[in-house]
Amino acid sequence: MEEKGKILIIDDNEDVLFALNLLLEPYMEKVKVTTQPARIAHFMTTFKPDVILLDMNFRRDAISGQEGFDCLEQILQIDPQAVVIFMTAYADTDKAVRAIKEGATDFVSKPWEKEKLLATLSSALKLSRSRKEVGKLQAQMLALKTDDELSELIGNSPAMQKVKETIFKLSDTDANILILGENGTGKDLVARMLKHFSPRQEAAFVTIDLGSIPEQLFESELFGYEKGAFTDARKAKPGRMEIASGGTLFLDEIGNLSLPMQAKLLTAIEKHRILRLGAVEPIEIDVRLICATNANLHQRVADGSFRQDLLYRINTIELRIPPLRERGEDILLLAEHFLTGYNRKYHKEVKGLTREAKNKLLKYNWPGNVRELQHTIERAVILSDNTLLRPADFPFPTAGNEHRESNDEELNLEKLERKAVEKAMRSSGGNMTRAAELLGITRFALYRKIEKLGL
Ligand SMILES: Nc1ncnc2c1ncn2[C@@H]1O[C@H](COP(=O)(O)OP(=O)(O)OP(=O)(O)O)[C@@H](O)[C@H]1O
Repeated sequence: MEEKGKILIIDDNEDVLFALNLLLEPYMEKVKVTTQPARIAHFMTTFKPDVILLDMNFRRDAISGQEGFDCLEQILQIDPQAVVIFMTAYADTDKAVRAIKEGATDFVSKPWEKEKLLATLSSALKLSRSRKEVGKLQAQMLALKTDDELSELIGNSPAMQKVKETIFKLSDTDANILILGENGTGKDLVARMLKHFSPRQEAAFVTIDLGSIPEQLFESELFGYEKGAFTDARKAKPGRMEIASGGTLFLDEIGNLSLPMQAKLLTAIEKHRILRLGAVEPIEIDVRLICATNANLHQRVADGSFRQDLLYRINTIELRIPPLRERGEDILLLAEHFLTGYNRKYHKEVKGLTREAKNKLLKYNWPGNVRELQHTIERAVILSDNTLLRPADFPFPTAGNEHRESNDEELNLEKLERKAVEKAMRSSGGNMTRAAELLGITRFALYRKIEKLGL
């Protein structure tokens, strides 16, 4: 067995404890056993097990498993990251599912098969090690965040744990990374974290938001220009790729690159060289690329609007940031995080949210993701005069009327688009950034739509 670690076994049957101890001792760093659920807190704090094997039924003939679930709750209260494997003599899928839902990692049935039990323990030990590393990383992130105002990446949902684990795994590589996710999911924040925990930590971090600059300027922004390259080029200017050399270049909204620009970017990446507009001599560059997009680039490759060879160059690793609506309780963690920040900023003392308000946040589907949640909390903190935020402080449509379909179904695309843009502009009080978020498009794309629709 590759992984060794400390195992705590909790079972009311001393024969079982004896047999398991005998079986596991040769493979583990240390094994401790107890028949007393009351001793759990003691073992958790003094022995600090890596994995806990927990019997589901304590009293003889008991089959509800309730005592086991109570112990599980107690363990997770002491250490939310604890890795617990449930054991039961009654192989019961429903209870296995409930155990996993309530935070257990895995499930073995008694009598156990030696090889299967060892394999389960080995994976559990690996998981425990990776959770500890993520915990360490979070602590590092927290400790380091003050030096360049790197915000903390909030979220404990399995999806966000995975994102954090990947950031950690990538911390000593130079691989090109493609961050995928809807608008406002935290792609920019993740890109900064990747840079912060990379070998290029001390070097430049240069960003270009291809969603907010007009397409005609992409080339001069990326590659720079020489004096006289075009009418307004009164003096030479280096491009962002050149400035980022030795460090990291973050290309946000890469899906906005036109095919000719994709070809130029690909050449620069492959040859490690760029040519300023109007220049004859190429310049050597060494950049690590982090790209982000809310577009489905694989689909775009399939329909011919994104080059497959460029995609392969930029997506050595793909990191998917889940939409906020798929992160469950993270919504409340983030809400509290923003609440603390805005209380401080606006000298307010809002203590929290009512249960109804929390439910409203949990039910809403957050088309603008974390950014929308952040603005929602900011507005509520500014406007609220109560100690707790209430549902009325969050005036967005609740599920139900949000998806309501109109009877006079309108199918003309342009009319639908016009209606959506007009509605977003009204709801945002004319704030372009907010309207673009509501529509799930970039500000630049919104400008183009307004122009196209003659609004
Ligand atoms: N997990 C998180 N924890 C704390 N803050 C977050 C988290 N995710 C996003 N934020 C905050 O939400 C806001 C929007 O995030 P960010 O700009 O990184 O999203 P994005 O996906 O890059 O958006 P866009 O697609 O519009 O460029 C930022 O203020 C960011 O700091």
